Amino acid sequence: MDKEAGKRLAAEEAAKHVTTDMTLGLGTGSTARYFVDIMGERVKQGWTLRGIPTSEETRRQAQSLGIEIIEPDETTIIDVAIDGTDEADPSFNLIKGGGAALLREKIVAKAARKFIVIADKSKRVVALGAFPLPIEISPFSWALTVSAIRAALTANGFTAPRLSLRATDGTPVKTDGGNLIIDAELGRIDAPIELERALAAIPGVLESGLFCGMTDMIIYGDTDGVSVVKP
Ligand SMILES: O=C[C@H](O)[C@H](O)[C@H](O)COP(=O)(O)O
Repeated sequence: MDKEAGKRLAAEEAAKHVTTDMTLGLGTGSTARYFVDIMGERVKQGWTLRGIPTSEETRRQAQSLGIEIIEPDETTIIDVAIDGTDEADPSFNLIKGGGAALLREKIVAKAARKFIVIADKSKRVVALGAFPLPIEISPFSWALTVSAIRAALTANGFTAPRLSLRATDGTPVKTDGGNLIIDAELGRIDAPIELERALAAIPGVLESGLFCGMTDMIIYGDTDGVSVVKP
């Protein structure tokens, strides 16, 4: 399977859900990038589109394409948010955050009227967890938060979970919001909803990469076309 072709086709299909004058949640990552490119083409054709980017990388891309970037206020309606994923299970639960943008992505996806996920077919899994679960935490006394995460994981049935602070060349990765990412190697996650809730209850955890019960549609792209699935 040509993954890039799958991503592009999924992005093209998602673009059919956008009309001029919409406010969009713009996701992050290599799949969302194709979608933002298409939105840039629409703007060139004369459409008005407002975007709320979920990362500085997406902000730069959208701005360079002439998409208007807005800072939402309490009355802002996000018509649709479009984003990629690292894994998606048959119940439409996701693992996101491979690109460290999960907190902003979750804020935008949750606020949007519609959340459309775009992915190449390799992201479709029987159960979540082969992809290490990213957890965004505050840098303040972060080891205490890691200890609490370990305890919560053990209480949720994960024996000896491997947790690592995401780093590049020995330097901890900082998210756009200045936070840290813990990657949790858990293996199969049988109860993602309960796990998302347990992690969210820990002081110091800003969000986990589990996106449960939020997805309105997943568009999977493959070399020869797309399949659209809805809960
Ligand atoms: O933090 C990053 C995001 O959650 C991405 O949407 C996710 O990692 C998928 O990225 P890609 O489309 O590059 O596989």
